[in-house]
Amino acid sequence: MLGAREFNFDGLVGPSHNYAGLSFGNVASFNNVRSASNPRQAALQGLAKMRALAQRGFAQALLPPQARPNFRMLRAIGFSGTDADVVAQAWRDAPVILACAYSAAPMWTANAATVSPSADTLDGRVHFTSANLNNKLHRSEEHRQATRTLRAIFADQERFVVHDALPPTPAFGDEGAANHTRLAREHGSAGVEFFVYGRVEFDPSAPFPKKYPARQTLEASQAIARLHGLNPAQVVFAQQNPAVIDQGVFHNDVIAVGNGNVLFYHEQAFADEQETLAALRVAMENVDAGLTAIRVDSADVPVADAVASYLFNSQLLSKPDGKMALVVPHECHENPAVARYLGQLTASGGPVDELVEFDLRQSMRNGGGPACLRLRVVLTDEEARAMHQGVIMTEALYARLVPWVEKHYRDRIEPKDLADPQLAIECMAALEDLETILGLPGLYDLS
Ligand SMILES: N=C(N)NCCC[C@H](NC(=O)CCC(=O)O)C(=O)O
Repeated sequence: MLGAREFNFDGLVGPSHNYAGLSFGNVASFNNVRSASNPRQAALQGLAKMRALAQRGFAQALLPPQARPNFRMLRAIGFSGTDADVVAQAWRDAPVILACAYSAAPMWTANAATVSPSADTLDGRVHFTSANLNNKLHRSEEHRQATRTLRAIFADQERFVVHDALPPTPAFGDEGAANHTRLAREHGSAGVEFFVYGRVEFDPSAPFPKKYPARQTLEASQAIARLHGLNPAQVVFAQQNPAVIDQGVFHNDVIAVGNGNVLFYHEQAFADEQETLAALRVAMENVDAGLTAIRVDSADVPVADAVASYLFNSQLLSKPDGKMALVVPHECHENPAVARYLGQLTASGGPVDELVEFDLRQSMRNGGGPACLRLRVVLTDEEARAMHQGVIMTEALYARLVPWVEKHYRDRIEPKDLADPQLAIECMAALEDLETILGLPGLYDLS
């Protein structure tokens, strides 16, 4: 398995990107409710990040947006007639549900699926499980298209398996890779899969947050480890600290990130820090690796600053020289405590020696930082050749996607614009063109 690389599949922001305040527990989404969005800028910001990382030699690909509005859902709850009728009725009777149907949340592909590389799985295939995202209405149907998309890209069943989402019930609340970290000596060697959950459905004595929902359950994480055929000696389950969920840490990737043998985390991330680290160290020994833990103290970066800046929603990327770059949003630079901390981190002589900063403000205002925007897929060279090549970020693809965005995307969406039947037509037209650009005819079920 040597020669494996980590591909980051970023979500291409869809043409209906808007701020509807749909994610209770996600502070940014709530704070920006009903403000005007700029879908064109959002998509271009995302593309600029993908391009810059591809130019640096990192393996970069994309996952396409989903069809919006979700007419299937709107019709399933009783809106009927032509598409324009459906939009008009929904706008009149249930504008929040119309906003759910229009959500561009699939851009946060960290929530698309959980992925286990072939080095970790019993059958030697790369396993994906689409996340059911059943905690939020606007995300609860994403798994249908996510499964379809992943099966189109990873179609070779000898090498890949894409599992359906877990049963969509609270016991199996699953948010995908946002609560899953893989630690390993190097990408290609056997690794430890680290699942962080927010609550336990069937243990009333387990702690849980009081104010905001815990989206990921232990039962869901265990189901995925089973489905993927992971070796129990290489799996760690740990509970997220419920107190930080109540401070806006709605996924573990808002308070911790791992790569290679490094875990970069806030001291308040886990319900039991020492037990979690001890379990990780034992599991890492089972794959002949040692854990390097970089702990950020509350005295240096309070949880509120971590949430506001998205310090931990960064991408930790391995460079050819063995060091790591931390890909952070612009907000980290603007937060004095975080900026000071990052200066120390990169000067410390530790594994992280470089910061790469991006302006992702459009996504950030909905609670999505660099790490939310990407799904990590470790692939051997052979597996990389076997996947669909049209989604790999190249200069040529970038050069086709920028004019595509400029042609199809609005530069402003306010809440009232969701009532405009023309917006639905524009979204469809964009996706039809995208199928061609990506070489994925039939990607969408537009019937
Ligand atoms: N941390 C990770 N991996 N992902 C971030 C997801 C942000 C997303 N925001 C939203 O869905 C806001 C949509 C709105 O309010 O319009 C969410 O809360 O699920």
